[in-house]
Amino acid sequence: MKITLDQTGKRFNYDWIFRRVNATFEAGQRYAILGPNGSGKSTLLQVISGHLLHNEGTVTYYENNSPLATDLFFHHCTIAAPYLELIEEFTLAESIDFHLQFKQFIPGITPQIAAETVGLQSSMRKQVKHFSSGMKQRLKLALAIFSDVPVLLLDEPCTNLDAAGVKLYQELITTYAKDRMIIVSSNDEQEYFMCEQRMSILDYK
Ligand SMILES: Nc1ncnc2c1ncn2[C@@H]1O[C@H](COP(=O)(O)OP(=O)(O)OP(=O)(O)O)[C@@H](O)[C@H]1O
Repeated sequence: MKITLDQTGKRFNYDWIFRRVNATFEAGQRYAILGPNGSGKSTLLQVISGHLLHNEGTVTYYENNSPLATDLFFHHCTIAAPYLELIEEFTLAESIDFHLQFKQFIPGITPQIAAETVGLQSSMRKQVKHFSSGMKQRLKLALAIFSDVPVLLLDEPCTNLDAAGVKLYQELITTYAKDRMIIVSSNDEQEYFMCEQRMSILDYK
């Protein structure tokens, strides 16, 4: 899987958030999109994911060097982001089952193992609406990181996590995301510790 942006720009109304982004995201590489609050990191990640439409330039996805239709890219990626809500009425078990209707977990990961690994094994029957904010974030990370997809998109992945949660996040990335493309939007080193490639959104104003 490869993603290329060519002269890509996004505006909301009359305000350009970024312009002339030229970037290539390669299989297995880790990238951080950096910048201060409100600079456009999340917006760029959403443009890369196809959730937001860009206003100029192109975003192209390639699978085995052949272009992939934008509406098929979501089969190849998972996203954990503060603006992507969980279904509050579901229990943890139902949330995982629902997710597994669209994505498979990596071999060896069952719903029980996924819950245990992120410390939520005793909450299988609890509704998500009764989860703390940190528990919700652990669930989002589990659904994203355990999915068997080549591209992982993470927006502020340690939001609401305590110190143990941050350590868990780093272990999950190290253990389960080795060979995948990861793009992290962040301004916290603990979140993008694994990214060799770093880009600043401020370079595209
Ligand atoms: N739907 C929208 N309509 C209008 N403006 C928007 C919309 N979404 C985001 N913006 C604006 O785009 C700019 C970039 O926002 P974005 O969330 O991408 O920043 P960020 O770098 O991720 O910030 P943070 O670090 O605070 O999460 C901000 O000025 C924001 O107000």
